[in-house]
Amino acid sequence: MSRNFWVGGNWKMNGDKKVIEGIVEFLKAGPLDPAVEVVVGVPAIYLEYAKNLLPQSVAVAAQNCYKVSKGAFTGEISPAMISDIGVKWVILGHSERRHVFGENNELVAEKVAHALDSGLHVVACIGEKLEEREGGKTEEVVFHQTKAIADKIKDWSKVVIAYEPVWAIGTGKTATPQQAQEVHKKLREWLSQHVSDKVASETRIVYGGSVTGANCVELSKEPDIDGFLVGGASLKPEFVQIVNARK
Ligand SMILES: O=C[C@H](O)COP(=O)(O)O
Repeated sequence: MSRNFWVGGNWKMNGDKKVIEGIVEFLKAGPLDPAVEVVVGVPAIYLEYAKNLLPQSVAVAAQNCYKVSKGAFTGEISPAMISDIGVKWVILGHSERRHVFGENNELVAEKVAHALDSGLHVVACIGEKLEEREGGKTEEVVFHQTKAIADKIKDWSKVVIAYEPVWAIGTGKTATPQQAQEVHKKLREWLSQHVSDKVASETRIVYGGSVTGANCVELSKEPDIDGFLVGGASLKPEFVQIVNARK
């Protein structure tokens, strides 16, 4: 089964209109490999602005949303609102949501379920902390995070899993291709055993954590790495190189 390469740029809480115009410029200039699905995660307030400027081939993602469609939840946005402005993706369970804002597995899973039920595509993020890796708990942690989400997913066709070891995010310490491949392969085996062979072979599992123009080609050669979720480098022209890693 061939899985389309998928590259997401997570802008996090960065940028303003001027910066967005600059990013749009280098994305338009590309050229971006047309075989790659490209999605950029934009701060909520700029979703519509970025969507209107970006080339049609680049999709837009919200970076978070809540688990219900509307109500008294000050400061939150819902999947219904994201859809309403024509945005099709949402990133959920990012390590910053988990570790800065205290989101637990249960909340992340509820958000994933509701976003999918609302018709959005979801990037579901998982990943272990440094002390967990050093304590030999990587598999236990990522399987536990995946199970919480998997238990609530009815249709996997709109799900991308992002494996992002927390120790590699924004640190310049990328996982080696072998380290990332090992976890991706284990995750695929887990999906095969606990969901289905079809879901295991068709679901994109992308890597995130200090991906750059310099390391993306080696990472992209691994058979179970189906793309990237890129933070810092997605704000720079080198993002084009990362999109084209397999070209
Ligand atoms: O969502 C993206 C990840 O947090 C990776 O961020 P980074 O590429 O800046 O390490």
